[in-house]
Amino acid sequence: MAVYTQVDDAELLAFLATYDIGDLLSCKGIAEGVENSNYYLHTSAGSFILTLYERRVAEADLPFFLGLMEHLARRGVTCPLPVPNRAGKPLGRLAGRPAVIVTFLDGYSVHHPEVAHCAALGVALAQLHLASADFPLRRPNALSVEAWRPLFAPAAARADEVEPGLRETVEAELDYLEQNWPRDLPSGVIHADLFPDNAFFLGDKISGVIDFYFACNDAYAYDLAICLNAWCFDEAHRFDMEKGAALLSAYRRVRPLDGAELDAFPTLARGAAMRFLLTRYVDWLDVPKGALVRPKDPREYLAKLRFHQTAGAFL
Ligand SMILES: Nc1ncnc2c1ncn2[C@@H]1O[C@H](COP(=O)(O)OP(=O)(O)OP(=O)(O)O)[C@@H](O)[C@H]1O
Ligand SMILES: N[C@@H](CCO)C(=O)O
Repeated sequence: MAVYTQVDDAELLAFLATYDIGDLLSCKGIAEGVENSNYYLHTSAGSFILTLYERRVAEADLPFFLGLMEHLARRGVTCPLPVPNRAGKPLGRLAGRPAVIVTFLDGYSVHHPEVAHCAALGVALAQLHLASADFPLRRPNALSVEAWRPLFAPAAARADEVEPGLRETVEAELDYLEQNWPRDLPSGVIHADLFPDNAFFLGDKISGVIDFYFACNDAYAYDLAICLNAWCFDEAHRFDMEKGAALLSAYRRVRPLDGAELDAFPTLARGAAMRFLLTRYVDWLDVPKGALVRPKDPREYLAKLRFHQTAGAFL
């Protein structure tokens, strides 16, 4: 369960009194997610999500994230909308943390996506890229290739506790990625964390997308590579060609990929595997005391990285 910050009742009621969202009927910590503290709020006015932003979210980035959700919603992408408080501001403070209330989205996330889910995701991702093209704010990707070595270095000495040989694998791969990382690909605002738990479905159709707290400006094809890794491998971490083809062809029908994006894709897929391997690895070693969270296994992304190191071009 991702609840890092416990909120006491009196504080919560005082916070909610600054909003016009009815009377609180229940408040429950949410048993998913690893980044922020999330609570499900049921009030006399409906259902909402209360998020307290934790260690990876810089407060200065919140106008980008919240503005992006409003921008996408105006362009027909179903996503949570920040609820303004009585002073008209979406952002408040609770238990010492920046906090927002957002609208609740119907739908469910699929733990084991099928081919049809991957195809639906491809369409939704491409539509998200088109809808965000005229979003006026910018946020560089703080977790791109330049950030990976500094993230790994302080924790490198313990890598072999997780998997023998991990340190050498990561260091050699960082050498490769730093030398070969593609530049000047078509870019814009990307979601950057569109894993199956961040897409909601009703039937085979995507009913909404959540969790924009890694969104940033970067290559569109990198976002697609992140999704390929997150959606198109089986439980034994083997690539599923049919799911991969469904995701990529559905995406390309809405937003075609150019030659440079196709050439760069194998390297982007390696980088996308490295990014989640590293954040999972550092989180694995550093679970905050008292946090109710189940850290995600870095070895899953080591397996995906190894697949891409040997797979070469598969588009
Ligand atoms: N707007 C929403 N409507 C409905 N449920 C939501 C909404 N926002 C969050 N949730 C629920 O809360 C869970 C955690 O939310 P979220 O994914 O934003 O947390 P996180 O800690 O940032 O997670 P992640 O590990 O994916 O980064 C979701 O899996 C979902 O069940
Ligand atoms: N989606 C991420 C966690 C949230 O950043 C992962 O699975 O590692």
